[in-house]
Amino acid sequence: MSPRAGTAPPQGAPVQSLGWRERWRAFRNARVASPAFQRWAAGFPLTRGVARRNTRALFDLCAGFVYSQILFACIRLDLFRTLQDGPLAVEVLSPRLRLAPERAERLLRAAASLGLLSRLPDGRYALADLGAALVGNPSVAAMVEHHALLYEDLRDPVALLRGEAGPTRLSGYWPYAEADDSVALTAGAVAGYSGLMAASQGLIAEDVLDAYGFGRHACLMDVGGGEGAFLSAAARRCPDLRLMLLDLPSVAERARHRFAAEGLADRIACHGGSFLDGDLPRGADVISLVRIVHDHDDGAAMRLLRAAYAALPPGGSLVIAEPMSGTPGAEPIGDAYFGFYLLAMGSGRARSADELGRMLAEAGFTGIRTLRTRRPLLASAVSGSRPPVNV
Ligand SMILES: CC(C)=CCC/C(C)=C/CC/C(C)=C/C=C/C(C)=C/C=C/C=C(C)/C=C/C=C(C)/C=C/C=C(C)/C=C/CC(C)(C)O
Ligand SMILES: C[S@@+](CC[C@H](N)C(=O)[O-])C[C@H]1O[C@@H](n2cnc3c(N)ncnc32)[C@H](O)[C@@H]1O
Repeated sequence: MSPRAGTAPPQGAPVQSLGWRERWRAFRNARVASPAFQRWAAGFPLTRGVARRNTRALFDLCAGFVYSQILFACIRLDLFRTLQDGPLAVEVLSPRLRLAPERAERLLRAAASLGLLSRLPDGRYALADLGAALVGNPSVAAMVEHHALLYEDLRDPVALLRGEAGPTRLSGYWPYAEADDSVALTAGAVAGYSGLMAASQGLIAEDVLDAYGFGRHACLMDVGGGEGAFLSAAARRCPDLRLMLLDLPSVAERARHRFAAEGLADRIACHGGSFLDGDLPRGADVISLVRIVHDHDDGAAMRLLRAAYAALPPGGSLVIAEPMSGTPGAEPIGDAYFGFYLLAMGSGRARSADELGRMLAEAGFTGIRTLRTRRPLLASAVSGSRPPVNV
């Protein structure tokens, strides 16, 4: 058998001496890779805990898709709302789910094992914490449903990584990611993603408003503001703040309808256009970019940050809020989930707070700060300011 690539230096290459850390890592990995060591460690009292946790962690990685599809089935069958009013027995649930009793029980047991439901001592099923949280966040259910597209795109992740997968389902769902002329996108082309974004703002808008005191400013412009869910929340929170929104024309039109329905039409100016073509509208002393920068590759992202800088008056501020790479305790959300989500979408990448800070500095911003958000795994935030003229 030929040696695996990377296990030995190529012939003729200088042999570098390894530091003690590398030697320890090589020794440790060789032990962990050995089935005999694995069996021993699973039985020895001092290593048993780590061995079991690792086995479970690896199994969970193998089974992630199965768990996701069980959640998907629960949502498709409206199981969580069915249990909202109290526990039910399999015999009651089975006809409501239109599943044979044995199949209903199989799903219910699976959902209970995943912490979505609890099986009560009398055999009935009730919502557990995770199922109850889903009832309160219907936009998460919508996210789970739209993952069907993502999973199709991830069918061959290596082809996706190599750029050999062809057009993806997600690039159709987010047509601005690869469109030659995103300004021309029709109402039909933006309706799906725009509705999903508006619904899921409920998960982050209040956290972003808690993280940064927008009330100290005179006018906020939400760039890429979608159909206005973030600005509606800002309007409620800061009654004296003037508000502006910029998004693609057919999305800005949806925002106009929303603001009219909420009685906010006089308070919020909606602009239809592209933030990647030319100047941004003037007049705001704070600009927000909520779930925007990560959609774009580095060149476009820098153009946007420079345009925001130019649109602000001296002393004005910019706030970026989005899920970020390397968020402590949520590393797989930025680097695995959004890393591959954006790959399938066709543009952008998750960046760390430090990297966004460096980009802000390159665009001219100063006083760059990472803001503390309540649930950084859903959105972290970074701010910076255009320096006052006389500094
Ligand atoms: C009551 C007593 C006495 C004790 C209870 C004990 C206790 C404290 C329990 C805690 C209960 C609790 C409050 C739970 C709360 C749970 C919550 C709020 C869960 C929220 C979960 C949110 C999830 C799973 C969000 C998922 C979001 C997703 C998948 C977002 C995807 C976003 C995408 C695809 C965005 C795309 C935009 C683009 C294209 C990248 O720009
Ligand atoms: C991921 S969504 C975020 C929407 C909103 N900020 C939120 O968090 O719910 C990205 C938004 O940027 C808008 N967008 C994309 N490219 C744009 C461009 N070139 N000019 C203006 N808006 C654009 C999209 O229409 C969409 O509303």
